[in-house]
Amino acid sequence: MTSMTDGTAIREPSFRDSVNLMFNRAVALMDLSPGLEEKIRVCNATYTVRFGVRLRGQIHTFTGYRSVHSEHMEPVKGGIRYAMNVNQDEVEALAALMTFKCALVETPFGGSKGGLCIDPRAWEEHELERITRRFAYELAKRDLINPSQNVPAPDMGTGEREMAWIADQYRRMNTTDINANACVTGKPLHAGGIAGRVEATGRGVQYALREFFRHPKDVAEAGLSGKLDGKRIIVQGLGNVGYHAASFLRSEDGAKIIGIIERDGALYDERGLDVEAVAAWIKKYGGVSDFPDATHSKDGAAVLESDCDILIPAALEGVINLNNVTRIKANLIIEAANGPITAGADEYLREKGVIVIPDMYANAGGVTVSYFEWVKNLSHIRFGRMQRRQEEARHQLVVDELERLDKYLGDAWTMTPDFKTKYLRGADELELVRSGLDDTMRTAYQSMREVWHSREDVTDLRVAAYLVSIGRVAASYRAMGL
Ligand SMILES: NC(=O)c1ccc[n+]([C@@H]2O[C@H](COP(=O)([O-])OP(=O)(O)OC[C@H]3O[C@@H](n4cnc5c(N)ncnc54)[C@H](O)[C@@H]3O)[C@@H](O)[C@H]2O)c1
Repeated sequence: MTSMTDGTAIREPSFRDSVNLMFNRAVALMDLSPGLEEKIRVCNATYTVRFGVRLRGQIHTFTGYRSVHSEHMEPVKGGIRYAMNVNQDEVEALAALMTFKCALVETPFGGSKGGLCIDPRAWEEHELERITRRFAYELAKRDLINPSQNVPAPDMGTGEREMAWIADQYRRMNTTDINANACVTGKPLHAGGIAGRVEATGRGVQYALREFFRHPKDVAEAGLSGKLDGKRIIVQGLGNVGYHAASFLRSEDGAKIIGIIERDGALYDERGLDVEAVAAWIKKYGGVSDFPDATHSKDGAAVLESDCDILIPAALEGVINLNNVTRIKANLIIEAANGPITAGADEYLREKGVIVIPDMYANAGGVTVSYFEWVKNLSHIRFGRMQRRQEEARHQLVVDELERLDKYLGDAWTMTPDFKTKYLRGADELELVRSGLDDTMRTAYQSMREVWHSREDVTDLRVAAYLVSIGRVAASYRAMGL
């Protein structure tokens, strides 16, 4: 590892190369043929599009990408990111991570990712709609948006609103496609979405941490003990993923969010920050500056390096790198963002004994619930409707029995209306989504953990995650025949 002696930043491999280095570390422990190894490593295709939109009296040209990493399963799946620094290397790295993420949580998709070089905050809503529709048109006419080929979702800088525009654009271009709604996930509930998708990635981060803390041996490896209750957490990025993770961990697990890092600086309070109040402040004023009741620091980096039990980077890639990794104090890092730790920094942390819960697992809640949404759209039936009917029938039998018992016991026991309602309720969509997500996060952790603890040559969860997912992708290719 190079050291920084003259104050200049250490140059590191690109995001794509960093993902490749992590991939290489795993395949070195596998018995894959060199040809298959290369097939799984490379990105199948990346489409670059430049399109013009007349806005504010002149034509503006935008550059966008859609990368398809692996089509061992179709459709391929992955978000669309809106940010100024989107580039081919980044979308290819993110598409590769999607391949391995989908394999790890067993959603039947290949990996893809897209991005548009744009600062979404620089445009009005109606302008963003025109830009998004044009981008969607460019991708859809090449089947890079298509329910059976390529299904995007939200990522940094995009959300439900953009997904609704994309779905509508696709529908207009494919008026006879009865499955058109399944061309994109992360749509609003009233435009073909599914309950629980908005918060799914943050919810998945919470479920991942809960599962980690169910294993005292793993918790001890991170130099911690006990449960999530009272753990001191620092979060970088209070956007979709960071906000929901922080909010749930604080309100449902009793964790203390002692630091929040945003674009314009950071907030710190050992007593724990009110996440909802901070989020409301950011919405109103566009940043964390001047938030009352907390120490404000202009230097977000200093808070990232502060002492805490759990660090949750939930913003950008490469934020923990060779320039700052020696100062990172957290013993447990959960990668809510994609690629927040560079390959070099990862090596340093591993040697130091820091436990990293890797991105491909930690933020897989989004794609898991996207899968439920896609299935819901294709089945054309509200998720949970059939199950609810069955549940209701089953519960009705119980209630009938209880009513008989009620009559038999007379004054000795009376069934309250509340009790009866509870039994009759059955499961609704949100409950099904949550339990499906929880089950997925638990199962995927078990599969990584088993590899981590059972093989001498596997020293960390990241390599374990890669071993599980590459093994599954390889099995698909072998079964399919190349
Ligand atoms: N949205 C999803 O469902 C989803 C799913 C899987 C992975 N991810 C990953 O999670 C990460 C965040 O995505 P998101 O959807 O929450 O994006 P988002 O745009 O909703 O939020 C990103 C947040 O990070 C903040 N931010 C930007 N630059 C920053 C900086 N330099 N320092 C501190 N904060 C900064 C932004 O102000 C914003 O609050 C990305 O890596 C993304 O790929 C998102």
